[in-house]
Amino acid sequence: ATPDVINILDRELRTAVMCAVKEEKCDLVNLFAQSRADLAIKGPDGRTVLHIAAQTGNLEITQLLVFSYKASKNISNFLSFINAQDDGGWTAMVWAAELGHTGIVSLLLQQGADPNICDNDNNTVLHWAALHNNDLDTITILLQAGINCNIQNIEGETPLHIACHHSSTRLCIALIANGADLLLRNRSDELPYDCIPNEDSECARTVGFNMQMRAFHPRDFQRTRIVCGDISNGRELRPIQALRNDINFEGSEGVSADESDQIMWPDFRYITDTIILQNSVQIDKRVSQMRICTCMDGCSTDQCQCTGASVQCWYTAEGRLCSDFNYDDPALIFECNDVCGCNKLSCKNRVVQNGVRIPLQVIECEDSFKGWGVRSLIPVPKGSFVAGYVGEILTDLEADRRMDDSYFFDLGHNHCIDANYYGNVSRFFNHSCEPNIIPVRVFYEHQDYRFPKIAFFTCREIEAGEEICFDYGDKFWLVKNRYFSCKCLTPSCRYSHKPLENGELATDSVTASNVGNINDVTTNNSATPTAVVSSTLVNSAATTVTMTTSTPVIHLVDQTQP
Ligand SMILES: C[S@@+](CC[C@H](N)C(=O)[O-])C[C@H]1O[C@@H](n2cnc3c(N)ncnc32)[C@H](O)[C@@H]1O
Repeated sequence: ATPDVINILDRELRTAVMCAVKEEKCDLVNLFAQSRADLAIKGPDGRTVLHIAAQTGNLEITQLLVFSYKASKNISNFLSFINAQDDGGWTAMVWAAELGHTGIVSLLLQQGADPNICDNDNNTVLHWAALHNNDLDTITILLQAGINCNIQNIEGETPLHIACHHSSTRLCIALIANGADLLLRNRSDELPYDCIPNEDSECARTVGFNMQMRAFHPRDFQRTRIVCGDISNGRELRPIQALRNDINFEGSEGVSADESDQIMWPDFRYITDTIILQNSVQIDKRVSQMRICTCMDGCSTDQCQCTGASVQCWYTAEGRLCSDFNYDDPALIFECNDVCGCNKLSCKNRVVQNGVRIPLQVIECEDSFKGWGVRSLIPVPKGSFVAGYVGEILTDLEADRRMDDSYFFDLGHNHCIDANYYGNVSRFFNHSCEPNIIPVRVFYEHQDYRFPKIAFFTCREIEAGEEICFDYGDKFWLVKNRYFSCKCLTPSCRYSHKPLENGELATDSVTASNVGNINDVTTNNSATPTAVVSSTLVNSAATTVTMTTSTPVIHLVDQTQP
């Protein structure tokens, strides 16, 4: 059979190989795999053959699938395959762990599966293993693989909370011995100890005893506290938690109650697409002005009108930027749109419009001056879409009237995006002189060149837990360096020198001419005597300076601008 025939879906969206895996017909699975059946296709509930094999618990079939896929694909495709998540965000490993199929969990870990991937409720495989396993085998191999046992789910619960709910003394000991934090609170403000049903139980005595021991080493473990379970209010596919470091907790060693209030959670409205509040901003959305395709082949060939507009299709089958994409001078990307004739599910030219897929977390930076930042919870390969920069589209005239320019992103053509009052997770991306993401201009709802979507893609591989940052550019820092220095702490930091003294600031003038391109830095000609020129979120960091001349409005520099 040709690959097209072998991959045909039945009415329930299953392929033949899915049925063979479900029925545990090893010979048939082998035959299909040899005949190049596509093992990565997602069937009912977003599950692949690997999810199904992990559910059934058939180790032989799981091995067969893993090794056939590995032999036919490169490593990054292979990792996407074993880490694929179904509609609930479950990987094959979660299915195996939940059902106690320890051999399969072990195989997947050996083959590089990521145990820290979170599902749609931010549970890791360890949460599920803790919830369902009476024996410790699966949990032991997960702990040996170095799983992070302090990830909090949407309710703020760690695996240790779950073990305490179940009064499982042995599980509590295993988790505590592997660094489980006894002082993380869930959203009901309960410590794991508070979740133990009976305070006279063996479990309560064990956990209580460990808490007493830890009290002598309060700084042994980095603690975080959930400020918000999901900053997107359910708007993103996965919840995005905001966490506070323990460094500024009230009552922490050397921290007074006043200091503990330093960084406020910002008051902004979470949106997933740019909005327009000004009448003067008019986007040309006429379909007659757009390129539209009618492809039947997944939009991966030169025939596609949309990819043609971008010169070529810049996306791989996995939805990443392809290896010849120029990260220093990114191309404009035209994705297929709603009026295209192609099939949205099989179209390879839709990535940014599918939204944020990578599990992200907003975290208070260790240096409180920087405020909040964003990190990824999983390793992210190069070329992956992370998030778009959304907010209010403003004319530069309106931007000049605004006091806080910390969340501006310049679009050129006298417009910018302000994510201060309305924004998404990307409003928290900090600057780094060694960035791991770059902005790319993408079009899909319209093709009005003045208003591209700004989409951030990884320009190198990102490790789990690494902060996600982009380069704000020279023009931002040329002005901001007068008030604060860069805290990116990278070896090649270009802006870490100290800001000038206040006295010098008072007489120093910042104009469009000494900061270069007027598109990147706009001056406010109304002679405002006082300006707040840094993030108003970071109360301690907001710098009020008295200026004798015009107030600069700084836009984060868009390096993709031609
Ligand atoms: C778009 S916001 C980034 C999110 C911000 N940290 C927050 O808490 O909302 C830009 C502001 O963050 C701070 N910031 C970002 N990167 C920084 C860096 N490398 N060094 C110092 N401050 C930084 C500056 O106050 C800057 O004006």
